[in-house]
Amino acid sequence: MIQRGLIIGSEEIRTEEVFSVYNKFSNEKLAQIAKAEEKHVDLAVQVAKETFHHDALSPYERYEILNKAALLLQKRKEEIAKTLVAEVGKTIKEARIEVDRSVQTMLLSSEEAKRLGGEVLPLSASPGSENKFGYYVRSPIGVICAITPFNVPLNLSCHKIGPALAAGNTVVWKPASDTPLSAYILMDTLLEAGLPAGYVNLICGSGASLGKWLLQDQRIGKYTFTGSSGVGKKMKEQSGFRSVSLELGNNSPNIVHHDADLDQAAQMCTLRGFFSAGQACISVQRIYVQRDVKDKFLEKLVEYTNKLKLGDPFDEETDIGPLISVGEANRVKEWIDEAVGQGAKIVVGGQQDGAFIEPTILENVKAEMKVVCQEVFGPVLTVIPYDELDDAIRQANDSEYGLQSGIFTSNLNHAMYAAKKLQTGGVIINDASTYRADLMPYGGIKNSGIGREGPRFAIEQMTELKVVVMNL
Ligand SMILES: NC(=O)C1=CN([C@@H]2O[C@H](COP(=O)(O)OP(=O)(O)OC[C@H]3O[C@@H](n4cnc5c(N)ncnc54)[C@H](O)[C@@H]3O)[C@@H](O)[C@H]2O)C=CC1
Ligand SMILES: O=C(O)[C@H](O)CS(=O)(=O)O
Repeated sequence: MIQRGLIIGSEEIRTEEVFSVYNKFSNEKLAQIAKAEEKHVDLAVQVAKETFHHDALSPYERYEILNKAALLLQKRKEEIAKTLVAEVGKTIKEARIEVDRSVQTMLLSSEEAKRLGGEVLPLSASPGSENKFGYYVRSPIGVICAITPFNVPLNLSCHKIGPALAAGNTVVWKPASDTPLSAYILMDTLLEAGLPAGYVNLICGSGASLGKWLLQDQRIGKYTFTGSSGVGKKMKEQSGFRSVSLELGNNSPNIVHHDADLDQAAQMCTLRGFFSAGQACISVQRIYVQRDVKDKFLEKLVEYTNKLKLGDPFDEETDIGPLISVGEANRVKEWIDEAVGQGAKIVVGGQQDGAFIEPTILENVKAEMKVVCQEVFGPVLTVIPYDELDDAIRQANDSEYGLQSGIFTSNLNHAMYAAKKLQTGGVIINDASTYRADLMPYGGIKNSGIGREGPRFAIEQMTELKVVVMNL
């Protein structure tokens, strides 16, 4: 069984208290991980701060390390994918995709390390500044605290650690307690790629306790977080003047207009809606379909859904694995039952078996049902008819969230109209809201968060602009 300590500076520190990590399908115990106390948080921040002040790595060295780390991840793809299957419960097919995407995220970050530039400012064009010459550069912030979630634990961590290092920062990192093994993989990979000790410090343990100590620590210059809106809100409130990037929840709307390729729309909504058993913040959740084509679309949606196979996530044939815990599956099942109690109809699915929830399609839903207005984070699609496009857009926007949305239509004017009117950080046309390429700016408005990820955009938020003015 794996036993790991906290990685602070060059030490792997064992602690008295540990916590266990389980295989999410078989419940077999996989690992025992050291649980950080307040003194460890203090030490991790101290080491990160001291390492930052040494300022040892040049941009090219940062590029080399991140590039090498990407290649090492690629080389170990299968082994890493198996760890993701075990600790998250995602299927082996999904896990391989996550490793491929992590490689891309690290490569993109490495490239950005070479592009950290600035701009000459045309100061002489300002009256009274004829003798001035100026420019700005981007400087690292210092110590960045990364707090990462369980659902895409490797790639979403790469999206924080990669840009933070590329920009010249140091990091204190707290991964989700359900899935720390992929964090150790990334940590070991970075060290093997030549990252000197102290640049990334990995501390594990309870989110609430570590979160409290990390937020109190004024030596931390920035927080970058992916997770629930509740925790994100706390971080925003407690970080004061320090910067936060928050990638939070969503209840992604997708519009299927009458002129769409219905087969493509149904296939994409099924594939992307049930990917990772719906545990993605851009997972398809609300499908607004024009009334004239609702029955035909629903028929196709059911047809694709019925082809999905639930089961052992290690099995190459499996499409849907368990949720992260039985507790989460209980919650999703309660939400389904509550909706049914309030008049919703189960078109397909709806049953629970331990941590598994059948891929579920609901209709006759109402805007105030949890399965519509909150983030399900499970394999549940709701299908809602509409008459006019404006009405679909109004309902799509009627949400506290605003991360990504999708629209299926063959009419360019409809597509562009929706792209303008949908209140989300990203609008995906003729694919589902769940589409994400790791290089694009990714993030939400409203309660879906603050800031954008995608290495180029994350780096903008992990650096400060410094203006230099010369009086000539
Ligand atoms: N946007 C997304 O990708 C994600 C959304 N969620 C949403 O959140 C729900 C709950 O999932 P959880 O994993 O429990 O999310 P969470 O927000 O509790 O956990 C995310 C990370 O924050 C840490 N954390 C927990 N409490 C904290 C605190 N007080 N201060 C600082 N860090 C803290 C956790 O240990 C973990 O590393 C999901 O059902 C889903 O709706 C969860 C994970 C990812
Ligand atoms: O937060 C999430 O759930 C992810 O950003 C979705 S993705 O990046 O894995 O597509």
